[in-house]
Amino acid sequence: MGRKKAAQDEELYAQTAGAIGTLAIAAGCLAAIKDKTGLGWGATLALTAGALVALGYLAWKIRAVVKRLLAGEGITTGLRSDSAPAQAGKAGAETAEEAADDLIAGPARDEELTHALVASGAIGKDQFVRADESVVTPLPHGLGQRFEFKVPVGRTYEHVAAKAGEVAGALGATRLRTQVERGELSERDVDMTVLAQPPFTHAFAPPTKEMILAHEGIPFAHSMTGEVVGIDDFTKGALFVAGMTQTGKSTLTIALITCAFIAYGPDLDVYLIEGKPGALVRFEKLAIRYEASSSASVFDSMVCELLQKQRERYDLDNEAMRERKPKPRHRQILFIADEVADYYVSDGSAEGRKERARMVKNSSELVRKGLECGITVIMMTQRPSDRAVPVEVRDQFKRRICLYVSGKGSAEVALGSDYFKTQSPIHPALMDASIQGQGVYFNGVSSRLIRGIRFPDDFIWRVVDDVLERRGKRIESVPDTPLKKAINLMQERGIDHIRSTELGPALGINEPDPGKLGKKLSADLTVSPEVKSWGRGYTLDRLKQAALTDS
Ligand SMILES: Nc1ncnc2c1ncn2[C@@H]1O[C@H](COP(=O)(O)OP(=O)(O)OP(=O)(O)O)[C@@H](O)[C@H]1O
Repeated sequence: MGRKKAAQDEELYAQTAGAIGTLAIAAGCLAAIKDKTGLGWGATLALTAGALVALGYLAWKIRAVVKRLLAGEGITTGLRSDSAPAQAGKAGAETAEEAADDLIAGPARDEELTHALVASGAIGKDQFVRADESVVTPLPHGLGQRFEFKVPVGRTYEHVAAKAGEVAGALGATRLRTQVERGELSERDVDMTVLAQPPFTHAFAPPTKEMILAHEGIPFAHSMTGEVVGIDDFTKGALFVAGMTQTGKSTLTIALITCAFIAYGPDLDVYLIEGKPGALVRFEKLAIRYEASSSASVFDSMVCELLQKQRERYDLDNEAMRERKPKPRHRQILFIADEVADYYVSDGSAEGRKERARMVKNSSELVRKGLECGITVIMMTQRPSDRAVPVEVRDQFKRRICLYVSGKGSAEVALGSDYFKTQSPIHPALMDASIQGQGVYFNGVSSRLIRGIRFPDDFIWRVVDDVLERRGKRIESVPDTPLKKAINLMQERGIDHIRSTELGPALGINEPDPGKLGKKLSADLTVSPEVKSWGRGYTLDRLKQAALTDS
């Protein structure tokens, strides 16, 4: 307080001293003029005042002439005789005059955005958004507004994204209703969407087959403005889907598989595992392997089968490299495991812990390295707690989806421990739990709010039937190999499985030792046998899959 008073007193002294100084100079000037002109005090005062007014008028006149020249008035008034062009000339002169005013006063500001960005700290107090660099467009169906604008030099869209919550608040919206992205032209361009209502208040219609085929990636969700959102490329990242029970994990994953079959047709191989027959059973007929089991050993056997495939593909790639041939194209494989937490449970014994550690290592390797040779893993869990799914496995996922979870800890398990330090994070607990399928999609860099697509069952069945039919046609065109002969034989007999000891002789392998026969048969078919309740042998589905894989 004392310091403030002292500063005020000091300022008063300074101003008084300044005023006395100015008066002294003015008196000196007047005395000098009086001396030079030899006039009296009254006449000197009147002469000086008159001269100052004349100078002021001259300055104003020069400014007006400059403005007229900039407005092009001299040309329009001098040459136009008809009234309409003269009017147009006048209007033009006025707008140009405004422009000239702008040149003097600076460009107009977008007051609403400037206020929101300054208040939120996204731009500095002395900065502003230019009105001619901002466009506000209403979204269709009254969904809200889209703001496209440039932030001042020295700022980027990231400054706005980092303050998304504060900007939303300043605009009278919520963080959940606001999405900030980089605009197309430069880092200074911001593309911001602000919804009028909470997101996904109304359901969006699922995309048609044509829309899915036209999409650049593999769709699985809608954005908050109703656009289709997808994974751009399966080879770029495995996907981890977490959320509490009944939040929509399976619905979203089914949408992804459906769209993947639409995009890849018969060229997609899926391996599916879920605790009990549930959502994934819809694709059992299309799957190379479908398991309804919560047993860790079944999960492990699938992981090992895929690791084996991964090694084979690596060998093929290396061989091609050695022979200076292009890298072979591998069929895309999707491995989807529901409620993976069940498969990492250990009984606590030394043996159990060792077994779990082996599985963690194997599955982490599959998630990490599979991508390079066309194997993409999708894991789902309804238990996003630190211990349920091992962190070594979780850390391998670049893409994550978190549906509704109630706490920050669960969100960090689902989206990564550094998620809340990323640019513009969205807290999944803020989502409306009653809107199922709603989630945060984090691609490793930025997050966006999405809602999984829910396809009607008849649409999914049509996709499944279409792929089955196309596969059938593909198998018909397969060359006459032992594999094709085995398929034909089973189809002619109307059977869906056959024991090795029966199939071998039917294909001309006359070997009395069952072990040797089995080996020769599997080498000829290029498929290993399965052990089922009816014995050791082959199912028709497995052989058909193998024929497709080879084709
Ligand atoms: N996008 C959506 N639109 C409308 N309803 C949805 C959506 N997603 C999910 N649902 C509905 O929510 C319910 C739960 O969905 P789903 O079975 O996919 O959840 P989940 O998380 O897999 O459940 P759980 O963990 O118990 O297996 C279902 O009735 C489903 O139809």
